[in-house]
Amino acid sequence: MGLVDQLVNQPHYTLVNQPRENDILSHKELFDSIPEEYLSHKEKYENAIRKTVLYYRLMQKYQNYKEGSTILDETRANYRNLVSFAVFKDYPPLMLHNGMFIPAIAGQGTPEQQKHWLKRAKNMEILGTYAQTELGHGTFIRGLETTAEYDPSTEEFVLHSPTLTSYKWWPGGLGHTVNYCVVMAQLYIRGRHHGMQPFLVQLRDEATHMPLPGVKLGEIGAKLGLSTVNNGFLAFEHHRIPRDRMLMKNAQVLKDGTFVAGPSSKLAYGTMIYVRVIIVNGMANLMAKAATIAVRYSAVRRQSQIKPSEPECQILDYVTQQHKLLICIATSLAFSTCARWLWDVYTGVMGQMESGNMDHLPELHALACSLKVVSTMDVSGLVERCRLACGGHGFMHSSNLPYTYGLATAACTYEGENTVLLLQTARSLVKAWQKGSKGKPLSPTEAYLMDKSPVPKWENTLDGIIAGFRRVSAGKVQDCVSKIDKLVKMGTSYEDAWNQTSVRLVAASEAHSRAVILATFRSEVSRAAAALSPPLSRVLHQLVHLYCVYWALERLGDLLLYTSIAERDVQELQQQYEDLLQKIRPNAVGLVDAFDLRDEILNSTLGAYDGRVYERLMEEALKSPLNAEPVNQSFHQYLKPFMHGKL
Ligand SMILES: CCCCCCCC/C=C\CCCC(=O)SCCNC(=O)CCNC(=O)[C@H](O)C(C)(C)COP(=O)(O)OP(=O)(O)OC[C@H]1O[C@@H](n2cnc3c(N)ncnc32)[C@H](O)[C@@H]1OP(=O)(O)O
Ligand SMILES: Cc1cc2nc3c(=O)[nH]c(=O)nc-3n(C[C@H](O)[C@H](O)[C@H](O)COP(=O)(O)OP(=O)(O)OC[C@H]3O[C@@H](n4cnc5c(N)ncnc54)[C@H](O)[C@@H]3O)c2cc1C
Repeated sequence: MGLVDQLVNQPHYTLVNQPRENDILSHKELFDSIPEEYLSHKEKYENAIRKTVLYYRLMQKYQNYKEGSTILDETRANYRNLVSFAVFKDYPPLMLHNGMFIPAIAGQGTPEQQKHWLKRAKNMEILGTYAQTELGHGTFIRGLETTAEYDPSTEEFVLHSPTLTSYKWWPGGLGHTVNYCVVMAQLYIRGRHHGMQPFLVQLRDEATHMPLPGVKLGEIGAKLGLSTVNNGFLAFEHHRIPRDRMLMKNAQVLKDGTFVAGPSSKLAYGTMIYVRVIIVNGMANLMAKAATIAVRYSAVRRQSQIKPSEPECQILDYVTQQHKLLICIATSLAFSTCARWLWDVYTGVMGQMESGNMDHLPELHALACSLKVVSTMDVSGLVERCRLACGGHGFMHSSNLPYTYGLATAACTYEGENTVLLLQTARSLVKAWQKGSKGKPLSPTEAYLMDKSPVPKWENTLDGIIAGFRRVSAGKVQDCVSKIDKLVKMGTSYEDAWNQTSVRLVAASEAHSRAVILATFRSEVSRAAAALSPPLSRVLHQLVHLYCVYWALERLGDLLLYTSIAERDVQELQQQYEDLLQKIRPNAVGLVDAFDLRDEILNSTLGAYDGRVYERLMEEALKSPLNAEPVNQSFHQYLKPFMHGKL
């Protein structure tokens, strides 16, 4: 969904909070009578499954979400994720079914495998997840221990978990929900290793749901968030599956055990790229949700006086509050814009790869890693900032900000831990630097690294700031390359030199990501704004401006090191920033209303459209099971004897 849609006219919703007939959210049975935070771990899961079943049936009804619909349709996936916020404060147990199981079959299966399995999966006749991480290895997937040994005599693979550390650990829905999964395992044929490959494995009996012989399953236990996702563990004891259960779009194993390698061993990592790409949009949604809650609350909440003679003001009138929150609105727009752009890059590269051209895969991988990292890192920080900006009430689960933080911070770890992914992008930047230094052409998003022109005079404009960030990134990459070269010349191995430079590499990678995000946000908004009314276009440009100036001020140290910015420029930037806060303030509530997130989706006492914050807080407090009786039995059992000295 494009920026314009995001702001003014989303086809899926009527404008904020006008319930519709025949709307999925009109089904009251989807909602909880007791807020889920009061349920036990087991009750939470069972309740989530009850709602899941209803929810997916309704999605099929309202969206024709069935065979024929494509899971890789970004708009549809976005809609599903947003509506699911209304039903599940945490994510649903089948999140991985749509998020990774189906994409893995679509991306890794042959046309025949897709025809058979995608049909069953999309109709939800089978339920699946994606099992890659093990107890002992998450990041270093070449170190995975689960084996799949081909037996040509029976034309089967034998799946085995040789150690405790080889247990699959984490997959969403694996505990008690799914009956199939895509398992990533090390392929062996006649003792020879052929890398990590994807296998479609049945785990449970389709009728009884009992684990199949040779399959050990369970749930991994309580977590910081995502409590209803049912993350699980899995081990195999020489479990046999037919040959046609290896997903063979890329590498293949023939009946006689001949291994046919795919065009690149990295194609087995393709599902991860897909998820990293869609996470960016997911983060924009979480940011929109938190910003809407915090901005609306800040318009309702009055606390203290700016001048002694005046009534208590809306806390949104404090410039410090605007500083905390307006960047959140801009950030959501920045990431939804970059997500849209990245999606187009992704589909373009996938299209090229279908016709055998893999040239742009490394650039896509580097971009997906860096945008996944910066979106999850910034949004988790800013969601927490929204929570703090709501004072004490933000600490309540009923605000929905703690849950939202859990969803955001989980994404800093899953689908590639953030530091590790920044180092992947750094690897690409260092290679680009080395390539560029030899006069070879670079990919479009890295070409600026080779700008050898003298450092220009600093300009406090959008172009100036973006150019400044590129200078910072190029300067940091150059520093890294110099340090690595120096260490290697002193006799250090390249790998040790890399490790010794890795703090700088991570910083260079982040600087590059920021340069890409700022430039993309700026150019995509300029493109979209041409079709908008002048007032809307003006507000959008103010948000882009705010975003760029905010990050320039956040990264002043870097700009001072690598550009010609001077003290006077910094003072002017600070003034620009404060002026922008003042200009955007009157539109703050209108801007979050334009995210068009209905009350059910916000699921928050603080963020509802009608502003009845205090009434909702009291209504929710009264739902606490402790308020069901005036005296709790523990008084008689413990407190009374204690106070009377009898205990
Ligand atoms: C907000 C809601 C949105 C919706 C969410 C949807 C639902 C899903 C939600 C949650 C589910 C979470 C599920 C998971 O977490 S699944 C498990 C994910 N696991 C990981 O991501 C593991 C991370 N590790 C890796 O990716 C890799 O192991 C590695 C860190 C990249 C290292 O791999 P390896 O050691 O093999 O590679 P090298 O470092 O040696 O690099 C070799 C070359 O390969 C290139 N490379 C690496 N990865 C890829 C790739 N994916 N595609 C293309 N190329 C890749 C790398 O750049 C090197 O290239 P070079 O040319 O330099 O040699
Ligand atoms: C909520 C959640 C849901 C998940 N869902 C799934 C799922 O559905 N399916 C699935 O297969 N997996 C899933 N995972 C697992 C997830 O993908 C891994 O946790 C993730 O890839 C990180 O791996 P790890 O836990 O082994 O961390 P580690 O790699 O052990 O990281 C620990 C620390 O070591 C550092 N580190 C590790 N390697 C390097 C390196 N090379 N260089 C520098 N530093 C390094 C990291 O930066 C980090 O600070 C999920 C995880 C979470 C939290």
